[in-house]
Amino acid sequence: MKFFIDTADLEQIKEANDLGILDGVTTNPSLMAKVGVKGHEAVIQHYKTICEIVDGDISAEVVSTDFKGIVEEGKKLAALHKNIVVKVPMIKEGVKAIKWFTDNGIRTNCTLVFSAGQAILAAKAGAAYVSPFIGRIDDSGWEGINLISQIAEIYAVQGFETEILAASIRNSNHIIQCAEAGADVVTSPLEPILGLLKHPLTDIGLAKFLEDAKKFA
Ligand SMILES: O=P(O)(O)OC[C@H]1O[C@](O)(CO)[C@@H](O)[C@@H]1O
Repeated sequence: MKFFIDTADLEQIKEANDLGILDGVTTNPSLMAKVGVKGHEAVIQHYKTICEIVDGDISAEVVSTDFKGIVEEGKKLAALHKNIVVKVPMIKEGVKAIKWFTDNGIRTNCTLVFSAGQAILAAKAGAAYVSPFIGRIDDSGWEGINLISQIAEIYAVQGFETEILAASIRNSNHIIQCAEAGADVVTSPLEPILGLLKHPLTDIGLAKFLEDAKKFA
């Protein structure tokens, strides 16, 4: 399973990258706004900076909602760097645009996916990644992880090559559940990734080993 970090915060991106386990980055307009990136030029520059930090797929989201606008915007984003994956919303115009990008050699990440039917359409259009939002499904009172399992089963049965990019991760357990359920990629904020490191018995065990090591130092 690949690990992407889900943030536009450059310090957090560097910290995750330094761990040596990072395969890519996802952002969205909300995450850009959160770190104070404002205006088209600043957003473009931010994507370029992220591409310089991480050698992996970087999702860059379009904000147009009509076919022509999505294609024009996506072409410009894809031209920024070979690792840019154009992130397109799961709407009718988005599906048409994903097919156009597929036919023209531009990789896409179909975002805002909340059902198996949407995931089938994204795969049919040739998306490189599909992004089911498991945390937001949990927030609405359903089990988000079940969607990952369902999509994984459908893609395996049908032989779809689209990678399942589990998004909207809220905690470390989500990451473990995604791995079990067959997600190809998990995109997570830094904290749940670092949370995977932690276990009280590791801390207790290390303290004891270090204490005993002093006896023969
Ligand atoms: O529900 P949240 O935490 O806002 O997450 C939304 C998700 O949407 C995405 O844009 C999908 O890639 C991610 O950046 C994020 O994981």
